[in-house]
Amino acid sequence: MTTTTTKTGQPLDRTILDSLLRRRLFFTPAFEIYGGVAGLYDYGPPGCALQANIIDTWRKHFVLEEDMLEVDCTMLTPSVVLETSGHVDKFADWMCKDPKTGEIFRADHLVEEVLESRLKGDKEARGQKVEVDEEKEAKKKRKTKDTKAVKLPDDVVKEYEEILAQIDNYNGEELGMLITKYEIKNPTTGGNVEPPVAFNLMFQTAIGPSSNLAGYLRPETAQGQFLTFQKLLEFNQQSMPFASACIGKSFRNEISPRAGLLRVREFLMAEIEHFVDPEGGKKHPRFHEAKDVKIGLLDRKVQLSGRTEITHMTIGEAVATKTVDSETLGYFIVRIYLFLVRVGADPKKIRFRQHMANEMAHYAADCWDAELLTSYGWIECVGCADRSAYDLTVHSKKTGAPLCVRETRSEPLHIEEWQVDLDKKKFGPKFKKDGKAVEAAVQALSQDLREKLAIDLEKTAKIEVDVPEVGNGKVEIDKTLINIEKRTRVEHTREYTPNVIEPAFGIGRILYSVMEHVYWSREGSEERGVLSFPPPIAPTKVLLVPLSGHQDFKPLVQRMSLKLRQLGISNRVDDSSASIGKRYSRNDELGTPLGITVDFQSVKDNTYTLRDRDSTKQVRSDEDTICAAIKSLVEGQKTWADVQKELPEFTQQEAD
Ligand SMILES: Nc1ncnc2c1ncn2[C@@H]1O[C@H](COP(=O)(O)OP(=O)(O)OP(=O)(O)O)[C@@H](O)[C@H]1O
Repeated sequence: MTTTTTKTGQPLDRTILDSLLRRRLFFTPAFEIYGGVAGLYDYGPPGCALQANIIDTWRKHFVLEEDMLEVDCTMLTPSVVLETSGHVDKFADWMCKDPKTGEIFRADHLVEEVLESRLKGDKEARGQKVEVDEEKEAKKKRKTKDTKAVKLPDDVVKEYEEILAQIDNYNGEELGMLITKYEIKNPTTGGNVEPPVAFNLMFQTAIGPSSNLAGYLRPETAQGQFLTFQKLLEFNQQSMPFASACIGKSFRNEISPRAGLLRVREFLMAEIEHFVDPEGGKKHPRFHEAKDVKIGLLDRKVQLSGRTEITHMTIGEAVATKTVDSETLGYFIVRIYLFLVRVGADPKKIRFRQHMANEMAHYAADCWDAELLTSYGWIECVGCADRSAYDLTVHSKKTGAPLCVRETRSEPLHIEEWQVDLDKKKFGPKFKKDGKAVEAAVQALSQDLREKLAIDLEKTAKIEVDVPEVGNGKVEIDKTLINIEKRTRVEHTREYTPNVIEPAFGIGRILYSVMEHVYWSREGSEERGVLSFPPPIAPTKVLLVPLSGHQDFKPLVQRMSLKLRQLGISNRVDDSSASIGKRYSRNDELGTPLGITVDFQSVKDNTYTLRDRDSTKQVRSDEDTICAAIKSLVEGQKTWADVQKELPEFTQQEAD
């Protein structure tokens, strides 16, 4: 377990947080009474509300703010689509099997786990402080040489650190070599594992009763968006650049689901496909708004040298120095950062890590992951990739559908080029059945070849052209059939396939990481956990507590609850007999940011106290003023500090 600290500087105790989250039904293993299935979870009421609020913020922050075109594409995808996109062949992880026990490991995770535990053993042997993953060790009860305190030679420590810094960069063969070289075994039994083999992560199915149409549950929402590109371009009145967005479930048959919500087999994604003209350096019209925002970056060069330190720089600087490939990519890195902060991520625990060459899809131009620091280490929560023109090109080639942009040029383009004229009347009778193949070969000649052949034609009155489909693969064409000369062509329209910048958000990973970031416990008591969600994100916004069970409080509580509901503000009444303090601390665990106390003064003059979860400070005012303050807090227009400045403070002495 990585040691992270809460906002009060205490080390985060994941065991306590996890038990809080399950007790309060944020999420729970699915099918639990049947023994559960690894990597499948259900969300309970606070988890659902939290997810809905994160999605709502995402829509406002991206779809609304950036004027994106939202689509809702199907999850069930015919095989041919994913064959064309390359997923059927390449969407795989490397796994290895212990032939004796039948256990399956994800190869990179196995290497990582064993090398990390050897490094831990080395630290122990050197008498250095070690972060102990108690939970993991208790659960697995592993007693192999890898977890023992064994001092390693200094150069081996360096090698291990270098490997771990770029663990995502290895392919199957390289992982196999590492497993052999460093004698990596099954950590539980010490048995040998077989060399890594590729395992496709998609869930296959058949569509329709005759099972003729092979299909898959989609592993990402992106493909549906690419296939609707032309219709969206039309909807957008042919105007570029524009972005589509899609929120929906994706499915991946992960080899070893682990770490709770962080690696699951069914998860909610929110993806953006921003279509941009590849010419002109992929500029973004709003880059000036983002350029001064400082971001923590871990670039490829640093990782390749085996280091992990983060460099903080403005995105303007990162793009100018080509650390980040383009303005558009840089703009989205900033927008992603601001979104993560808005939903409650701690800015000190956010970094953007650049993919290494092997880690990126072969067509990608550049890729940065937004990673959040959690007790499981740095976790990729958002991938932001420049997918170039790959997807639109392959789908267009396969289907013949024109997935491209046609623009009228403001100024016609004059292009000097070598043009070929064929005398069709003579061409047909001369080449007969081979005519089409010869013509296609001639038309496909490059400009350089055309220039060379024009000279040959001038000199020898004939040329020789390669036509693989015909006879010996060469065809002679004489001057009476062909003419090649340089002319000027005027082009009034331009046709291009847009490039795609894709920010892809895993909502479950963000939700869990944010819960770690906002969790802390009140001083003096380990038990009193608090989830300090920002008010717009919190599952329930207001707790209503009558001072006691006195009959006079009931109508006021009911009226206040109705009024808040009418304002669209979720609230819960706690009229149990527990003390006010207990009732508030129960709701601290649910992350409820505000509390209203109804007391005898309320009965007299219709005033109420409003309490802030984090500071426990209170203000007092009349019903309408309190409701207006709550509205502005939950909509994120005001902070508690603003409210405190505007309304009179209420202290405990006054209550007594
Ligand atoms: N198994 C999973 N469980 C939960 N979220 C996931 C899972 N796989 C991917 N995601 C989320 O979807 C986002 C985009 O997916 P992407 O394909 O870039 O992930 P990835 O690089 O395959 O992730 P990883 O390397 O961790 O498997 C990720 O940033 C992550 O937040």
